[in-house]
This record gives sequence, structure tokens and C-alpha cells, in this order.
Amino acid sequence: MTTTPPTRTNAPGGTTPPILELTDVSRTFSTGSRRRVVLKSVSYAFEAGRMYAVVGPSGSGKTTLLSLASGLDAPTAGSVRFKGRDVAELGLGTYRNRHVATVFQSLNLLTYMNAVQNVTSAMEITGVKGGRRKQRAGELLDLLGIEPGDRTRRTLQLSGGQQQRVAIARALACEVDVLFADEPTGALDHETAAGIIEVFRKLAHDDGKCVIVVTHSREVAAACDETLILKRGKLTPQG
Ligand SMILES: Nc1ncnc2c1ncn2[C@@H]1O[C@H](COP(=O)(O)OP(=O)(O)OP(=O)(O)O)[C@@H](O)[C@H]1O
Repeated sequence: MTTTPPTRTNAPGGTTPPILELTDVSRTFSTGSRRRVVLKSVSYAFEAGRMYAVVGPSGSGKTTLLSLASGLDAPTAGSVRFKGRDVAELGLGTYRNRHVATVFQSLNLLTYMNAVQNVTSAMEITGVKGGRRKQRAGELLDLLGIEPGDRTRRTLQLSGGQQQRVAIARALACEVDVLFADEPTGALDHETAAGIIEVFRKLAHDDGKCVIVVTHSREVAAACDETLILKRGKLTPQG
């Protein structure tokens, strides 16, 4: 088993070991005889305590990048390392379930459950004990501005923006080191979006998490510590 300690950092003169490191990651999709190279040897080291925006034109591969970094998909070539360990060795399922949480563009809420149940169900692998789960879910739904009267309604009956906020509360409930979010403010009004971004910033800056957000929003990108541009298969930090 390889446990090479991480050494790289993107910060000029920085020495912080990365929490998540992509090394020469490529992803090619083959449909029939057609091959499409979406990511070409992408390398980047993400640090704890920072919030990153991944931006780029539609179809440039942002969701693909997020899928690889979050262990939903495996690269065609290259490696993804979490705390120095190759996630392929750790096991993609273990990596996904124990170390990272993702707010998907499609949200993936359990629509037959209410908001509280969606959030508590994410706590099964955390240290939060059964009796405290409801209370913790209440705290998170409070933080995301879901009114008490809406928390016991099936999520299918909530608005798109409310569902998005429940999905974020559920991701926060996982208490993991890395949080990924794909267009997390897409269905939200300006004010609610600003509140969500503040929650993400605090998560990074106060709780030391690594937050990686795919976004088309300039406001979201401006609130991040670093913006990475994905274009023609390459990931480049904004100058
Ligand atoms: N499973 C797949 N099979 C074949 N092609 C795929 C697959 N997943 C993604 N692609 C292709 O990879 C390219 C990048 O898609 P991706 O969804 O990662 O882009 P994106 O930057 O997230 O786009 P958007 O901003 O529109 O959400 C697209 O051309 C898409 O059709």
C-alpha cells in the first residue's frame, strides 16, 4: 500500500500539505467509435481551510472533475489522493461515504422523506448519537433558513430553493473534511445565495474544511479564496 506523504502546495512559498491532490488526472469518454477527452492531465493540490471555485464554459468538464475528485468516478489516467492516500486504494465507496460530502446539481434528496429525515439519515456514519441527531438536524436546518413548519413536509413538497438548502444541510451533517457543491446557489434568490456562501466560507475558514464549488456565478467565485478555470481540458488558477 502506498502512503507517500503529500508534499505539494499551490500557495506561493506555502508548505501546507494538501488535503486533496489531483495528479495528472485525465478523463476520456468513449461513445461508439467517438472518443472525447474531457480532462487532460489535470493537477492541483487543494488545502484544508480554503474555499475554491471551479468555473468554465458549459460542457468544459466541471461536473466531471467534481465526480473524479469526490470518488463518484475514476480517472482514465492519473491519481486522486486524500490526505496523501490514493482514493483508489482507500476504496471509492469508503472515500465517498466517510471523507467527503457532495451537494449534487440534481440534489438527490430522498423525496419520500421530510427535511429532518433527510438530514438525520446522513448522520449514520458520523459520531452524532441517535438521540442528538434530530437536535443537530434542527440546528443545521435553522442555519440554512428552513422554517420549522417546513421541516416535517416531504421534500418533494418544498420549493426548489428550499430543497437546495435541505441538500446543503444534509451535506453539512456528514461532518467530513471536504465538501463539494455543484451549482449550490442555482435555485436561490440573491439574498439566500449570499447566506449560503457565508455558511460555506465559515465552514472553510472557521472549521478548517476544504470547500470546492462548481459555479457559473461571479458572486460565488468572488467569495472564494481561489478561482480555478477549466477550459479545453486544463485547469488553471485565475491570475
Ligand atoms: N458519462 C458520460 N459519457 C459520455 N460523455 C460524458 C459523460 N459525462 C460527461 N460527458 C461529456 O463530458 C463533457 C463535460 O461534461 P460536464 O457535465 O462535466 O461539463 P460541465 O462543465 O459541468 O457543464 P455544465 O456547466 O453545462 O454543467 C460534455 O461534453 C459531456 O457530454
